[in-house]
Amino acid sequence: MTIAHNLGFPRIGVGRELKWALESYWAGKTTQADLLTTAANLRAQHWQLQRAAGLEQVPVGEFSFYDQVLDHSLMFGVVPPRFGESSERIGLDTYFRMARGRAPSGEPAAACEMTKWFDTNYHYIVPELQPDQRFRLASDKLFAEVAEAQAQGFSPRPVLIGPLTYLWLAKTKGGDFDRLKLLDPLVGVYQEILARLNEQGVDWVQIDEPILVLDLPTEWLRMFEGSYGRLAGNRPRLLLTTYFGALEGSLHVACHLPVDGLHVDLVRAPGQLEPVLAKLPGHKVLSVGVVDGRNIWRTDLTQELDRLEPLRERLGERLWVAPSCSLLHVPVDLAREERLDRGIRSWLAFAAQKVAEVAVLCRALDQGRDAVAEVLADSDRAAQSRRTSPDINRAEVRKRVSELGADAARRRSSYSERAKAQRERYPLPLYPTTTIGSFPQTAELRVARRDFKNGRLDAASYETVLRERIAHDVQVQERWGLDVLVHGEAERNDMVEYFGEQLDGFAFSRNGWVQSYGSRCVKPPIIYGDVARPGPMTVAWTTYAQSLTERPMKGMLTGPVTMLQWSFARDDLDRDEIAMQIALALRDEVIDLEKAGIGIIQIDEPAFREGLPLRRAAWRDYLDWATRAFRVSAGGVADSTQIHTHMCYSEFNDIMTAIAELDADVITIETARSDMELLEAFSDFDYPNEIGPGVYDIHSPNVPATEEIVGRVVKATRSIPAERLWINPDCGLKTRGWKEVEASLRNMVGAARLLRDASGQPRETADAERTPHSPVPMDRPIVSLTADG
Ligand SMILES: Nc1nc2c(c(=O)[nH]1)N[C@@H](CNc1ccc(C(=O)N[C@@H](CCC(=O)N[C@@H](CCC(=O)N[C@@H](CCC(=O)O)C(=O)O)C(=O)O)C(=O)O)cc1)CN2
Ligand code: MET
Ligand SMILES: [Zn+2]
Repeated sequence: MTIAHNLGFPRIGVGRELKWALESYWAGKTTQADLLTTAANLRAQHWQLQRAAGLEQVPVGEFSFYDQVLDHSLMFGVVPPRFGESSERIGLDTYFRMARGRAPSGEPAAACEMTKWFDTNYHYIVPELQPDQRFRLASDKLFAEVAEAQAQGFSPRPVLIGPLTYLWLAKTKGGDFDRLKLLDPLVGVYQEILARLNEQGVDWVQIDEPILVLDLPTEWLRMFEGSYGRLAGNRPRLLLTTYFGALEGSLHVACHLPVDGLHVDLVRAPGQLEPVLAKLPGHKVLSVGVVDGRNIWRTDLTQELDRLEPLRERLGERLWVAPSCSLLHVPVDLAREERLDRGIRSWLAFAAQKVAEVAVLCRALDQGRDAVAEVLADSDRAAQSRRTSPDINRAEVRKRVSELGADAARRRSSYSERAKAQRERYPLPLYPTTTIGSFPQTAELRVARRDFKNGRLDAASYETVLRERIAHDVQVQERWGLDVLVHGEAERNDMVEYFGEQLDGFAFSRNGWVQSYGSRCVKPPIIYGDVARPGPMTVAWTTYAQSLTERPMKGMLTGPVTMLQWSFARDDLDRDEIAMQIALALRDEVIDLEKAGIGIIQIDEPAFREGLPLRRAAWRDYLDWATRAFRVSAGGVADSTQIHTHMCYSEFNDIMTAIAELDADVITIETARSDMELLEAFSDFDYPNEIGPGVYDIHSPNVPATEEIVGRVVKATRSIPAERLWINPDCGLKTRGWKEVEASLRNMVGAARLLRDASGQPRETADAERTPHSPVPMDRPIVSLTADG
């Protein structure tokens, strides 16, 4: 029999049950027992679903209350001293304090750092290792979940992150030391874990080592053999899993480790099949990841069987079939999407559908295609309809991209000339203050949006709510003394989804939630066809906001790379081409904003770094097209129009050249958490344009003191001349509460004033006369455009 299996199932729940349970527990509205019950129900439901779909083994232990890497830290007893944890078994509230700084019980403490999981939009909690770090088995969660699955009659396959990947993802605290020195004691805990799973009667354990698809330093690669050698003996069989790319330089090591099977990602890296087959010893299982775990497209089953059948001939029962990676990165169940266009819906598969696809493939391999003829026919029809749909290919979009000249990616003049024109138009003070775009999204606002989308609130009333919100946001910014204002993004559910909803070629689900971090989810739009902009997307909101103030109002858009990166993109067109189509739609929006009198426009690119390929060899190509896409979106405006961009998730050092090549007039970046150290990279590089280093961390509810901000700016002036510095928070404020936002921004503006007084010079000698703006009358309703009910 060909084993159908799965590397991990999304845990948030089809109705985001885990999110609601977590948030209500954190708010003190429900008990820990309530939370545990919800979690157990979700696990049972998900195992049930996977078995019903036809899976033999179900993954266990990938369920998490916040993050699977943090679960491992707890299991290994890796709790930084500031959490004051001394119990033998570490409790759930310590876990939540590590994740988010606070929990219903225990003292608040600085949360652990959070960062992106490989090239995904999922964030994990970074393990913090001390030089004298000790490891011990400090949590029974995994064993309890194994027992729970067994009691319900499932055959559990526990999922572990491997010791080398765990260490690779960790940071050292208290001095820079070689974390590989900690490998030996860490492997000791793995031995203990595997022995216990063995006692529990577990047959197979999945051990994830995704770092094998990175350009791994040899000293890391060399450590695999010894550590896995020590895991031989008293243990269940091991399936070593790799995903998100090709093994390449790690191929030999991955094939020859003393384990019992290897999983490879054939969606991202189909070319590695032959090299793996050539190297893999004849006694090992080969698990092939053929159903895309990173995207929502339905598998073309017939085409897939063409590839799998010869493989089955060659490998017999050594062949296993699975999704390419954990299904954490896709939504739970398509069955909930009654309102999605029927045609488009037939092209999609969410997690529940994907496990069923895996099972069908295995049945066809064992019993022949006839045994699943109907399913195959249905899959053929969907593939055919997707290939030939007239909604997908739009000649005028293709033509515009192909005819794009080199000029489109260039501003008219160099930065220094543009800066002159911009300073004349907007004589801002030294250290101009601004924010990154969003202001708090209150529960009231979200409820209004939900009601509007469900048809319980009419468009006019929804629009009134939004206008009141925008008016409020503008008013408070004036009162607090900010220099360049924003409209606050009240109309947006999300910075990507909102634009997706307004563009042709995008579809959006009702319930396609994917975990981003902890209880926070995103609903990535689906790019299914050529992208075009039927009409302006933000002009009405921005000009309305501008009509309420004499100060400059900054237009606010999400950039082409981030739109692509945070959507489910079509797999029948190259990413550079999709990015360029989006860039052209944004270019038209930027030009329309300019025409409407908006002279400062921000194009956010927080996912620019995240899109960087995992292998260095692919960087150049990516950076070339990603940079060009941004420049095309920004390139259509006059010198006097100031283009801003924003990036959080920095690690800019590797990509400084590309950042400079974006040629934004102003870039606002996240530097607060690294205490401005990042700026040295900009200064070493002689970054030529203006920079707004985030002067405080918006990810924490703590209010920064004025002196703290002054100190950071002074530090920044050592790297960047004051005339080119802006003062702003390090990201948008949508997840924060109003009280802390007011206190923080008042302190920020206060800091800017102190700094100006101390410097004794204005940024511009000219009188700070403001460009007059005539209020724009609102003659057309804005909201009707976005209603989908
Ligand atoms: N796409 C994307 N990726 C990103 C970011 C981002 O902003 N967008 N930021 C970075 C960090 N990631 C983040 C991801 C999600 C959220 C976030 O706040 N998500 C919200 C959902 C946002 C949303 O789409 N809200 C909708 C629907 C809200 C909702 O669930 N409404 C309730 C009712 C209202 C309520 O009780 O809140 C319902 O329908 O039942 C809206 O505003 O319209 C959440 O999980 O809570 C924040 C940061 C990196 N990646
Ligand atoms: N303009 C966006 C905001 O302020 C940028 C967010 S970057 C994740 O929310
Ligand atoms: Zn940001």
